[in-house]
Amino acid sequence: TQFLTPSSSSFAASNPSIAPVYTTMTTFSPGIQMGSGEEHRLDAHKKLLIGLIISSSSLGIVILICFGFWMYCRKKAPKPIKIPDAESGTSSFSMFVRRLSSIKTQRTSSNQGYVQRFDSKTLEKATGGFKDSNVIGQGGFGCVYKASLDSNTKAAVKKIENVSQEAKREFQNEVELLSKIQHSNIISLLGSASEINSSFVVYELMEKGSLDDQLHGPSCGSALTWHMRMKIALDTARGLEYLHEHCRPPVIHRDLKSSNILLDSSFNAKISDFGLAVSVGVHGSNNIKLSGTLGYVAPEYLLDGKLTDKSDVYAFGVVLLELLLGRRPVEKLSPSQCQSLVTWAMPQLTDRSKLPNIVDPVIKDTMDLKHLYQVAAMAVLCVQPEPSYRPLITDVLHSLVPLVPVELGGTLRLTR
Ligand SMILES: Nc1ncnc2c1ncn2[C@@H]1O[C@H](COP(=O)(O)OP(=O)(O)OP(=O)(O)O)[C@@H](O)[C@H]1O
Repeated sequence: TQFLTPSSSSFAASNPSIAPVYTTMTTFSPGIQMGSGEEHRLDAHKKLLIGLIISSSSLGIVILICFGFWMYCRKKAPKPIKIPDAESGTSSFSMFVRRLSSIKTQRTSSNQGYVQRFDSKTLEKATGGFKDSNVIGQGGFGCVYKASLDSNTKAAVKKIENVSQEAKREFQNEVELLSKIQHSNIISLLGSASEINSSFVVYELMEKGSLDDQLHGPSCGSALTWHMRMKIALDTARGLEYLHEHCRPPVIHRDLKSSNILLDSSFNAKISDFGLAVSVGVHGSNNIKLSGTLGYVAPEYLLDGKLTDKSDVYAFGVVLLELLLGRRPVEKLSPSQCQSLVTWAMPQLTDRSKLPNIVDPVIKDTMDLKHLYQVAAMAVLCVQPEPSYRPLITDVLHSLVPLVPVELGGTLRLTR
Protein backbone atom coordinates (compact mmCIF):
# COMPACT_ATOMS: atom_id res chain seq x y z
CA THR A 1 0.00 0.00 0.00
CA GLN A 2 1.28 3.40 -0.85
CA PHE A 3 -0.02 6.54 0.84
CA LEU A 4 -0.05 9.60 -1.43
CA THR A 5 -0.97 13.26 -0.86
CA PRO A 6 -3.42 14.82 -3.40
CA SER A 7 -0.70 17.17 -4.69
CA SER A 8 1.99 14.56 -4.83
CA SER A 9 -0.35 12.10 -6.50
CA SER A 10 -0.99 14.54 -9.30
CA PHE A 11 2.77 15.17 -9.50
CA ALA A 12 3.42 11.51 -9.67
CA ALA A 13 0.73 11.06 -12.19
CA SER A 14 2.46 13.61 -14.39
CA ASN A 15 5.89 11.97 -13.78
CA PRO A 16 5.16 8.24 -13.72
CA SER A 17 8.87 7.28 -13.64
CA ILE A 18 9.49 8.73 -10.22
CA ALA A 19 6.13 7.94 -8.74
CA PRO A 20 6.93 4.57 -7.11
CA VAL A 21 10.07 5.96 -5.44
CA TYR A 22 8.35 9.05 -4.20
CA THR A 23 5.33 7.23 -2.90
CA THR A 24 7.49 4.80 -1.00
CA MET A 25 9.35 7.70 0.65
CA THR A 26 6.14 9.45 1.69
CA THR A 27 4.97 6.39 3.54
CA PHE A 28 7.72 6.78 6.20
CA SER A 29 8.55 10.48 6.06
CA PRO A 30 7.06 12.24 9.10
CA GLY A 31 7.51 15.69 7.58
CA ILE A 32 5.15 14.90 4.81
CA GLN A 33 1.48 15.77 5.28
CA MET A 34 -1.02 12.91 5.18
CA GLY A 35 -4.76 12.63 5.05
CA SER A 36 -6.78 11.76 8.31
CA GLY A 37 -7.37 8.09 7.26
CA GLU A 38 -3.69 7.48 6.91
CA GLU A 39 -2.97 9.28 10.22
CA HIS A 40 -5.32 6.92 12.00
CA ARG A 41 -3.66 3.90 10.48
CA LEU A 42 -0.21 5.22 11.47
CA ASP A 43 -1.43 5.81 15.04
CA ALA A 44 -2.78 2.29 15.20
CA HIS A 45 0.51 1.02 13.90
CA LYS A 46 2.41 2.99 16.54
CA LYS A 47 0.11 1.80 19.27
CA LEU A 48 0.55 -1.75 18.12
CA LEU A 49 4.31 -1.31 18.19
CA ILE A 50 4.29 0.29 21.67
CA GLY A 51 1.90 -2.39 22.93
CA LEU A 52 4.18 -5.04 21.57
CA ILE A 53 7.22 -3.48 23.29
CA ILE A 54 5.39 -3.08 26.61
CA SER A 55 3.93 -6.57 26.62
CA SER A 56 7.21 -8.22 25.64
CA SER A 57 9.12 -6.31 28.31
CA SER A 58 6.52 -7.14 30.99
CA LEU A 59 6.66 -10.77 29.86
CA GLY A 60 10.44 -10.55 30.30
CA ILE A 61 10.00 -9.13 33.81
CA VAL A 62 7.54 -11.92 34.71
CA ILE A 63 9.98 -14.53 33.39
CA LEU A 64 12.80 -12.90 35.37
CA ILE A 65 10.68 -12.91 38.60
CA CYS A 66 9.73 -16.58 38.06
CA PHE A 67 13.36 -17.52 37.48
CA GLY A 68 14.45 -15.65 40.64
CA PHE A 69 11.73 -17.36 42.69
CA TRP A 70 12.71 -20.79 41.34
CA MET A 71 16.37 -20.16 42.27
CA TYR A 72 15.30 -19.09 45.80
CA CYS A 73 13.19 -22.24 46.32
CA ARG A 74 16.01 -24.44 45.05
CA LYS A 75 18.34 -22.96 47.67
CA LYS A 76 15.84 -23.50 50.51
CA ALA A 77 14.78 -27.07 49.65
CA PRO A 78 16.78 -29.87 51.37
CA LYS A 79 19.21 -31.57 49.08
CA PRO A 80 17.81 -34.91 47.96
CA ILE A 81 19.65 -37.95 49.29
CA LYS A 82 21.45 -39.63 46.47
CA ILE A 83 20.76 -43.32 46.51
CA PRO A 84 23.23 -45.28 44.44
CA ASP A 85 21.66 -47.09 41.55
CA ALA A 86 21.90 -50.79 40.95
CA GLU A 87 24.59 -50.35 38.30
CA SER A 88 26.95 -48.57 40.69
CA GLY A 89 28.02 -51.90 42.19
CA THR A 90 27.89 -53.61 45.59
CA SER A 91 30.90 -51.81 47.00
CA SER A 92 29.41 -48.31 46.70
CA PHE A 93 26.05 -49.59 47.95
CA SER A 94 27.61 -51.16 51.05
CA MET A 95 29.53 -47.91 51.59
CA PHE A 96 26.20 -46.10 51.54
CA VAL A 97 24.70 -48.57 54.08
CA ARG A 98 27.80 -48.25 56.27
CA ARG A 99 27.49 -44.48 56.18
CA LEU A 100 23.87 -44.70 57.29
CA SER A 101 24.69 -47.09 60.14
CA SER A 102 27.59 -44.93 61.29
CA ILE A 103 25.17 -42.00 61.63
CA LYS A 104 22.92 -44.23 63.77
CA THR A 105 25.83 -45.26 65.99
CA GLN A 106 26.83 -41.66 66.54
CA ARG A 107 23.29 -40.82 67.61
CA THR A 108 23.13 -43.75 70.01
CA SER A 109 26.45 -42.91 71.56
CA SER A 110 25.37 -39.31 72.08
CA ASN A 111 22.41 -40.73 74.06
CA GLN A 112 24.69 -42.66 76.34
CA GLY A 113 24.99 -39.74 78.73
CA TYR A 114 28.09 -38.21 80.22
CA VAL A 115 29.61 -39.36 83.50
CA GLN A 116 32.28 -37.35 85.23
CA ARG A 117 35.25 -39.56 86.12
CA PHE A 118 36.55 -38.89 89.62
CA ASP A 119 39.97 -39.73 90.89
CA SER A 120 39.68 -41.96 94.00
CA LYS A 121 42.24 -39.73 95.77
CA THR A 122 39.88 -36.74 95.32
CA LEU A 123 37.03 -38.75 96.84
CA GLU A 124 39.22 -39.91 99.71
CA LYS A 125 40.08 -36.29 100.50
CA ALA A 126 36.42 -35.20 100.11
CA THR A 127 35.21 -37.78 102.63
CA GLY A 128 38.01 -37.12 105.14
CA GLY A 129 39.65 -40.46 104.29
CA PHE A 130 36.31 -42.32 104.37
CA LYS A 131 36.14 -41.75 108.10
CA ASP A 132 33.37 -43.36 110.14
CA SER A 133 31.91 -40.06 111.31
CA ASN A 134 31.04 -39.28 107.65
CA VAL A 135 29.03 -42.46 107.14
CA ILE A 136 25.42 -41.53 106.33
CA GLY A 137 24.12 -44.92 105.25
CA GLN A 138 24.87 -48.58 104.86
CA GLY A 139 23.91 -50.51 101.73
CA GLY A 140 24.24 -54.14 100.70
CA PHE A 141 27.66 -53.57 99.07
CA GLY A 142 29.19 -50.90 101.29
CA CYS A 143 28.83 -47.59 103.09
CA VAL A 144 27.64 -44.21 101.86
CA TYR A 145 29.72 -41.20 103.00
CA LYS A 146 29.01 -37.51 103.21
CA ALA A 147 31.59 -35.62 101.10
CA SER A 148 32.65 -32.05 100.33
CA LEU A 149 33.82 -31.89 96.71
CA ASP A 150 34.64 -28.20 97.14
CA SER A 151 33.54 -25.44 99.50
CA ASN A 152 30.14 -25.22 97.76
CA THR A 153 29.41 -28.76 96.60
CA LYS A 154 28.29 -31.41 99.05
CA ALA A 155 27.85 -34.96 97.81
CA ALA A 156 27.16 -38.52 98.90
CA VAL A 157 29.78 -41.12 97.92
CA LYS A 158 28.86 -44.80 97.82
CA LYS A 159 31.95 -46.96 98.24
CA ILE A 160 31.51 -50.45 96.82
CA GLU A 161 34.03 -53.12 97.65
CA ASN A 162 34.46 -55.10 94.43
CA VAL A 163 34.35 -58.42 96.20
CA SER A 164 31.78 -59.98 93.92
CA GLN A 165 30.85 -59.93 90.24
CA GLU A 166 27.35 -58.98 91.37
CA ALA A 167 28.64 -55.79 93.02
CA LYS A 168 30.55 -54.85 89.84
CA ARG A 169 27.50 -55.52 87.69
CA GLU A 170 25.23 -53.40 89.88
CA PHE A 171 27.77 -50.58 89.92
CA GLN A 172 28.04 -50.53 86.12
CA ASN A 173 24.29 -50.85 85.70
CA GLU A 174 23.57 -47.95 88.06
CA VAL A 175 26.15 -45.60 86.51
CA GLU A 176 25.05 -46.41 82.97
CA LEU A 177 21.33 -45.92 83.71
CA LEU A 178 21.61 -42.85 85.92
CA SER A 179 23.89 -41.12 83.41
CA LYS A 180 21.01 -41.18 80.90
CA ILE A 181 18.24 -40.17 83.30
CA GLN A 182 17.45 -36.68 84.51
CA HIS A 183 14.31 -35.97 86.49
CA SER A 184 13.53 -33.90 89.59
CA ASN A 185 12.31 -37.03 91.41
CA ILE A 186 15.26 -39.25 90.50
CA ILE A 187 18.59 -38.94 92.31
CA SER A 188 21.24 -37.06 90.30
CA LEU A 189 24.50 -38.79 89.48
CA LEU A 190 27.50 -36.48 89.85
CA GLY A 191 30.10 -38.99 88.73
CA SER A 192 31.93 -42.23 89.43
CA ALA A 193 35.35 -43.73 90.01
CA SER A 194 36.61 -47.24 89.49
CA GLU A 195 39.63 -49.09 90.83
CA ILE A 196 40.68 -52.74 91.00
CA ASN A 197 39.39 -53.28 94.53
CA SER A 198 36.65 -50.70 94.85
CA SER A 199 34.23 -48.57 92.87
CA PHE A 200 32.60 -45.28 93.85
CA VAL A 201 29.34 -43.63 92.87
CA VAL A 202 28.97 -39.92 93.58
CA TYR A 203 25.42 -38.58 94.01
CA GLU A 204 23.85 -35.29 95.02
CA LEU A 205 23.55 -35.19 98.81
CA MET A 206 20.05 -35.71 100.21
CA GLU A 207 20.22 -33.95 103.58
CA LYS A 208 17.23 -35.64 105.22
CA GLY A 209 18.40 -39.16 104.41
CA SER A 210 15.99 -41.91 103.42
CA LEU A 211 12.24 -42.27 104.01
CA ASP A 212 13.12 -45.44 105.90
CA ASP A 213 15.31 -43.38 108.29
CA GLN A 214 12.51 -40.85 108.75
CA LEU A 215 9.72 -43.40 109.32
CA HIS A 216 11.50 -46.13 111.23
CA GLY A 217 14.53 -44.28 112.65
CA PRO A 218 14.80 -42.62 116.09
CA SER A 219 12.20 -39.92 115.24
CA CYS A 220 9.64 -42.64 114.31
CA GLY A 221 8.07 -40.48 111.60
CA SER A 222 7.25 -37.55 113.91
CA ALA A 223 8.90 -35.12 111.45
CA LEU A 224 6.46 -36.11 108.71
CA THR A 225 2.95 -34.66 108.74
CA TRP A 226 0.05 -36.11 106.73
CA HIS A 227 0.57 -33.60 103.88
CA MET A 228 4.33 -34.21 103.82
CA ARG A 229 3.67 -37.94 103.50
CA MET A 230 1.25 -37.37 100.63
CA LYS A 231 3.84 -35.14 98.93
CA ILE A 232 6.49 -37.87 99.32
CA ALA A 233 4.07 -40.38 97.77
CA LEU A 234 3.34 -37.97 94.91
CA ASP A 235 7.06 -37.30 94.25
CA THR A 236 7.78 -41.03 94.22
CA ALA A 237 4.87 -41.65 91.82
CA ARG A 238 6.24 -38.90 89.56
CA GLY A 239 9.69 -40.48 89.53
CA LEU A 240 8.21 -43.91 88.74
CA GLU A 241 5.95 -42.52 86.05
CA TYR A 242 9.00 -41.00 84.38
CA LEU A 243 10.74 -44.39 84.40
CA HIS A 244 7.71 -46.33 83.14
CA GLU A 245 6.12 -43.90 80.73
CA HIS A 246 8.78 -41.49 79.51
CA CYS A 247 11.99 -43.54 79.28
CA ARG A 248 12.55 -45.42 76.00
CA PRO A 249 12.84 -48.31 76.55
CA PRO A 250 10.88 -48.15 79.81
CA VAL A 251 12.83 -48.71 83.01
CA ILE A 252 11.64 -51.00 85.84
CA HIS A 253 13.33 -50.07 89.11
CA ARG A 254 12.93 -53.55 90.69
CA ASP A 255 13.99 -52.40 94.18
CA LEU A 256 11.64 -49.60 95.19
CA LYS A 257 11.50 -49.35 98.98
CA SER A 258 11.57 -46.69 101.68
CA SER A 259 15.38 -46.87 102.04
CA ASN A 260 15.67 -46.06 98.30
CA ILE A 261 13.44 -42.98 98.56
CA LEU A 262 15.70 -40.11 99.62
CA LEU A 263 14.67 -36.70 100.95
CA ASP A 264 16.38 -33.36 100.37
CA SER A 265 16.49 -30.47 102.85
CA SER A 266 12.88 -29.50 101.92
CA PHE A 267 11.64 -33.12 102.08
CA ASN A 268 11.34 -33.42 98.29
CA ALA A 269 11.59 -37.11 97.49
CA LYS A 270 13.82 -38.77 94.88
CA ILE A 271 14.16 -42.40 93.90
CA SER A 272 17.69 -43.81 94.26
CA ASP A 273 19.65 -47.06 93.92
CA PHE A 274 19.43 -48.17 90.29
CA GLY A 275 21.72 -51.18 90.68
CA LEU A 276 18.92 -53.62 89.86
CA ALA A 277 16.95 -51.45 87.45
CA VAL A 278 16.34 -52.84 83.97
CA SER A 279 15.35 -51.40 80.62
CA VAL A 280 12.52 -53.73 79.65
CA GLY A 281 13.00 -53.55 75.88
CA VAL A 282 16.67 -54.56 76.15
CA HIS A 283 16.52 -57.52 78.51
CA GLY A 284 13.00 -58.81 78.05
CA SER A 285 10.83 -59.23 81.10
CA ASN A 286 10.85 -62.97 81.79
CA ASN A 287 14.53 -63.69 81.77
CA ILE A 288 15.85 -61.63 84.66
CA LYS A 289 17.48 -62.97 87.78
CA LEU A 290 15.16 -62.70 90.76
CA SER A 291 16.25 -59.78 92.95
CA GLY A 292 14.62 -57.30 95.26
CA THR A 293 13.82 -56.88 98.93
CA LEU A 294 11.51 -59.10 100.94
CA GLY A 295 8.23 -57.38 101.77
CA TYR A 296 8.31 -55.31 98.55
CA VAL A 297 8.58 -58.03 95.90
CA ALA A 298 5.38 -58.65 93.91
CA PRO A 299 4.05 -62.23 94.19
CA GLU A 300 4.07 -62.98 90.42
CA TYR A 301 7.74 -61.92 90.23
CA LEU A 302 8.64 -63.94 93.34
CA LEU A 303 6.81 -67.08 92.16
CA ASP A 304 7.13 -66.98 88.33
CA GLY A 305 9.89 -64.43 87.71
CA LYS A 306 7.37 -62.38 85.71
CA LEU A 307 8.61 -58.80 85.77
CA THR A 308 6.53 -55.85 84.54
CA ASP A 309 6.02 -52.22 85.51
CA LYS A 310 3.24 -53.55 87.79
CA SER A 311 5.98 -55.08 90.00
CA ASP A 312 7.09 -51.50 90.80
CA VAL A 313 3.44 -50.53 91.40
CA TYR A 314 3.20 -53.33 94.00
CA ALA A 315 6.33 -52.02 95.78
CA PHE A 316 4.88 -48.51 95.63
CA GLY A 317 1.72 -49.83 97.34
CA VAL A 318 3.88 -51.20 100.17
CA VAL A 319 5.57 -47.78 100.55
CA LEU A 320 2.08 -46.18 100.71
CA LEU A 321 1.19 -48.60 103.55
CA GLU A 322 4.40 -47.65 105.39
CA LEU A 323 3.45 -43.96 105.04
CA LEU A 324 -0.11 -44.57 106.31
CA LEU A 325 0.59 -47.05 109.06
CA GLY A 326 4.18 -46.22 110.05
CA ARG A 327 5.02 -49.93 110.08
CA ARG A 328 7.93 -51.83 108.51
CA PRO A 329 7.17 -53.94 105.39
CA VAL A 330 8.04 -57.13 107.26
CA GLU A 331 7.51 -57.55 111.00
CA LYS A 332 9.32 -60.21 112.99
CA LEU A 333 6.78 -62.11 115.07
CA SER A 334 9.31 -64.55 116.52
CA PRO A 335 12.92 -65.54 115.69
CA SER A 336 11.56 -67.97 113.11
CA GLN A 337 8.39 -66.19 112.00
CA CYS A 338 7.81 -63.06 109.92
CA GLN A 339 4.65 -61.38 108.73
CA SER A 340 4.38 -59.09 105.74
CA LEU A 341 2.69 -55.74 106.17
CA VAL A 342 0.39 -56.48 103.21
CA THR A 343 -0.92 -59.72 104.76
CA TRP A 344 -1.45 -58.05 108.12
CA ALA A 345 -3.08 -54.84 106.84
CA MET A 346 -5.27 -56.04 103.95
CA PRO A 347 -8.37 -57.11 105.95
CA GLN A 348 -8.31 -53.89 108.01
CA LEU A 349 -7.68 -51.51 105.12
CA THR A 350 -11.04 -52.30 103.54
CA ASP A 351 -12.94 -51.90 106.82
CA ARG A 352 -13.67 -48.21 107.40
CA SER A 353 -14.36 -48.74 111.08
CA LYS A 354 -10.98 -50.40 111.69
CA LEU A 355 -8.80 -48.24 109.45
CA PRO A 356 -8.46 -45.17 111.74
CA ASN A 357 -7.25 -47.48 114.54
CA ILE A 358 -4.30 -48.86 112.61
CA VAL A 359 -3.09 -45.52 111.17
CA ASP A 360 0.32 -44.22 112.33
CA PRO A 361 -0.52 -42.44 115.64
CA VAL A 362 1.91 -39.63 114.69
CA ILE A 363 -0.39 -38.41 111.87
CA LYS A 364 -3.79 -39.01 113.47
CA ASP A 365 -4.22 -35.31 114.29
CA THR A 366 -3.13 -33.92 110.92
CA MET A 367 -4.86 -36.33 108.57
CA ASP A 368 -8.11 -35.84 106.68
CA LEU A 369 -10.30 -38.93 107.20
CA LYS A 370 -11.80 -38.75 103.70
CA HIS A 371 -8.32 -38.61 102.19
CA LEU A 372 -7.21 -41.50 104.41
CA TYR A 373 -9.95 -43.73 102.93
CA GLN A 374 -8.93 -42.70 99.42
CA VAL A 375 -5.23 -43.44 99.94
CA ALA A 376 -5.98 -46.72 101.69
CA ALA A 377 -8.19 -47.77 98.75
CA MET A 378 -5.37 -46.90 96.37
CA ALA A 379 -2.83 -48.87 98.41
CA VAL A 380 -5.20 -51.89 98.36
CA LEU A 381 -5.34 -51.69 94.56
CA CYS A 382 -1.55 -51.38 94.20
CA VAL A 383 -0.86 -54.52 96.26
CA GLN A 384 -3.42 -56.74 94.49
CA PRO A 385 -1.94 -60.23 93.94
CA GLU A 386 -3.10 -60.16 90.30
CA PRO A 387 -0.92 -57.62 88.42
CA SER A 388 -3.63 -56.69 85.91
CA TYR A 389 -5.87 -55.50 88.79
CA ARG A 390 -3.20 -53.01 89.86
CA PRO A 391 -3.43 -49.49 88.44
CA LEU A 392 -0.78 -47.92 86.22
CA ILE A 393 1.50 -45.54 88.10
CA THR A 394 0.05 -42.69 85.96
CA ASP A 395 -3.40 -43.38 87.43
CA VAL A 396 -1.97 -43.44 90.96
CA LEU A 397 -0.21 -40.13 90.32
CA HIS A 398 -3.41 -38.48 89.09
CA SER A 399 -5.37 -39.58 92.14
CA LEU A 400 -2.62 -38.32 94.50
CA VAL A 401 -2.42 -34.82 93.00
CA PRO A 402 -5.63 -33.46 94.66
CA LEU A 403 -4.47 -34.73 98.07
CA VAL A 404 -1.38 -32.50 98.13
CA PRO A 405 -1.76 -28.75 98.73
CA VAL A 406 -0.74 -26.68 95.70
CA GLU A 407 1.92 -24.83 97.72
CA LEU A 408 3.57 -28.21 98.39
CA GLY A 409 3.54 -29.13 94.70
CA GLY A 410 0.11 -30.71 94.39
CA THR A 411 -0.37 -29.77 90.76
CA LEU A 412 -0.07 -31.66 87.53
CA ARG A 413 3.17 -30.64 85.88
CA LEU A 414 5.32 -31.68 82.98
CA THR A 415 7.56 -34.64 83.66
CA ARG A 416 10.87 -32.82 83.99
N1 LIG B 1 22.57 -39.41 97.92
C1 LIG B 1 22.39 -39.74 99.19
N2 LIG B 1 22.24 -38.77 100.11
C2 LIG B 1 22.03 -39.08 101.40
N3 LIG B 1 21.98 -40.34 101.87
C3 LIG B 1 22.15 -41.35 101.00
C4 LIG B 1 22.37 -41.11 99.63
N4 LIG B 1 22.49 -42.29 99.00
C5 LIG B 1 22.34 -43.24 99.94
N5 LIG B 1 22.13 -42.68 101.15
C6 LIG B 1 21.93 -43.38 102.42
O1 LIG B 1 22.63 -44.59 102.37
C7 LIG B 1 21.73 -45.68 102.53
C8 LIG B 1 22.24 -46.85 101.75
O2 LIG B 1 22.04 -46.61 100.40
P1 LIG B 1 22.31 -47.73 99.31
O3 LIG B 1 21.71 -47.27 98.05
O4 LIG B 1 23.74 -48.07 99.26
O5 LIG B 1 21.69 -49.00 99.88
P2 LIG B 1 20.21 -49.53 100.19
O6 LIG B 1 19.39 -49.33 99.02
O7 LIG B 1 19.70 -48.93 101.45
O8 LIG B 1 20.50 -51.03 100.44
P3 LIG B 1 20.69 -52.18 99.38
O9 LIG B 1 21.96 -51.90 98.66
O10 LIG B 1 20.75 -53.38 100.25
O11 LIG B 1 19.50 -52.14 98.51
C9 LIG B 1 20.38 -45.15 102.09
O12 LIG B 1 19.32 -45.86 102.66
C10 LIG B 1 20.46 -43.73 102.62
O13 LIG B 1 20.15 -43.69 103.99
